[in-house]
Amino acid sequence: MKKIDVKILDQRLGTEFPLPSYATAGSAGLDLRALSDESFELQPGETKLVPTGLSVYIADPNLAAVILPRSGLGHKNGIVLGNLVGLIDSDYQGPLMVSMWNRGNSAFKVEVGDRIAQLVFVPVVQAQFNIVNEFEKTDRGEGGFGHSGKK
Ligand SMILES: O=c1ccn([C@H]2C[C@H](O)[C@@H](COP(=O)(O)OP(=O)(O)OP(=O)(O)O)O2)c(=O)[nH]1
Ligand SMILES: [Mg+2]
Repeated sequence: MKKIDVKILDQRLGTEFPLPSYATAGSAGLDLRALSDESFELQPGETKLVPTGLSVYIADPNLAAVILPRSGLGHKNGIVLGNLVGLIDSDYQGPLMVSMWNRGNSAFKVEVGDRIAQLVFVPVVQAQFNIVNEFEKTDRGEGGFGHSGKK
């Protein structure tokens, strides 16, 4: 497993609430908790930036992390992310924040320490543009956006 430097910014993390960890051997995501000062209610349509109580410094430019919704919250409660997906750059050292969005029709209560989203580390390839006039031909060519139909 890759070692990533983490700063604990809220002392309730690691004491009152466990640090993010993989729930099972095959888990891809680490659940992030709401380390807000107090519990709150997210009204339908509302977004709120919620601290997770930690910062990570990925350091390796060939890695990044993404913050994704938890499927249960997203599907059952309409609780997803205001930015749809959060992207954490390898050189970011600030507090890890979750933009919570209630896209549902009812208010949603968040208690301090609740697991609100998940963090997934992903490999990254940084590309350098090579300017050309013509691409090498492919079967698809410029076809896209459903041009091959449904069936
Ligand atoms: O859900 C998120 C998304 C981003 N970030 C942090 C880490 C990321 O590296 C930084 C910048 O994110 P991004 O580049 O997506 O936002 P931006 O609007 O382009 O801001 P900037 O001008 O700071 O790059 O904000 C979070 O803490 N949570
Ligand atoms: Mg940016």
